[in-house]
Amino acid sequence: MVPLATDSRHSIESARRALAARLQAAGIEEPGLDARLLVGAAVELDLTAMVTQAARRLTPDEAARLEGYAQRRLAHEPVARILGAREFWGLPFRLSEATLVPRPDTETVVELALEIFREFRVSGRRPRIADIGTGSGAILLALLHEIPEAFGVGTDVSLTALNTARDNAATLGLSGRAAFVACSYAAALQGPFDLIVSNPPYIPSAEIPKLNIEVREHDPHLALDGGNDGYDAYRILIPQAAELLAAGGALIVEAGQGQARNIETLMGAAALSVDRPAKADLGGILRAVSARKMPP
Ligand SMILES: C[S@@+](CC[C@H](N)C(=O)[O-])C[C@H]1O[C@@H](n2cnc3c(N)ncnc32)[C@H](O)[C@@H]1O
Repeated sequence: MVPLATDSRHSIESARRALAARLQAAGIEEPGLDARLLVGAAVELDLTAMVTQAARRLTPDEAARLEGYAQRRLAHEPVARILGAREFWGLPFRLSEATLVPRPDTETVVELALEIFREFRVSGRRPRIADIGTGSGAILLALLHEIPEAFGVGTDVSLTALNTARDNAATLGLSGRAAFVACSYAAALQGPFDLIVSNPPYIPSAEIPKLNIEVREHDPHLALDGGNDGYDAYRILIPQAAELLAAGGALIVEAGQGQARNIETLMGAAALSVDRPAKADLGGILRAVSARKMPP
């Protein structure tokens, strides 16, 4: 019998071990990591303090809070949803029910955008960045954090997501350089932009019921559904971006597995120049695809 993780006679360390065993027995993918994060949140200690206070006993309140978290994780709610927060690009992001949990793979889009940005110089004005379908603001705010002279705008059709992104900008001290606009893709934006980035919904509709439960039941459908073949968003936003880019500016988008080549074709059809190979994520999937608007 797996011991209850959340008995208040547990120390922090034994609660962590017991919860990890319980999650493992239930087939949760990363039981050790999840147990550490949930215990840390329940006792409100960071990793270092958890180690130095490993032998301290849980209070009854902490034990009850931890049991609540445990039940939710055992029902396959992702840790980021339980905690309402997730780190992206080393920065803290709050989440809401309308925002996708930002994924480590999406950091590939930020990396490629920075590589491209560092190759060109914007003279006579502030560099301008647009993030289409900004969600929590993850990509835009990571870029503004890295490019202190830039101004950026994020769009979304979800007002709740835009409020979350705005709150994240404030927490990160970026409100003065970030604006958030409700519109479909880039419809309300006026150029020129030096970088346009997007991680749009790209899952083919029929694939959504086959995604794992953590994603299909906890990420917003609007953030996932890319239409019949997964390319609906790209077909709209790539031509919009081609209009809005400054000469020499770049569009960088996230691609789902196996989508990079078709996205490059759409970029070429919008008169953008695909002048560098797509960038792979840590799993080897071509994840970030870019194209430039060539000067006339
Ligand atoms: C895959 S999520 C990406 C969120 C965030 N950029 C990230 O990488 O974590 C796609 C986002 O596009 C938004 N979205 C869906 N349809 C849209 C549309 N027609 N116009 C603008 N945004 C849209 C969703 O609300 C969601 O926030």
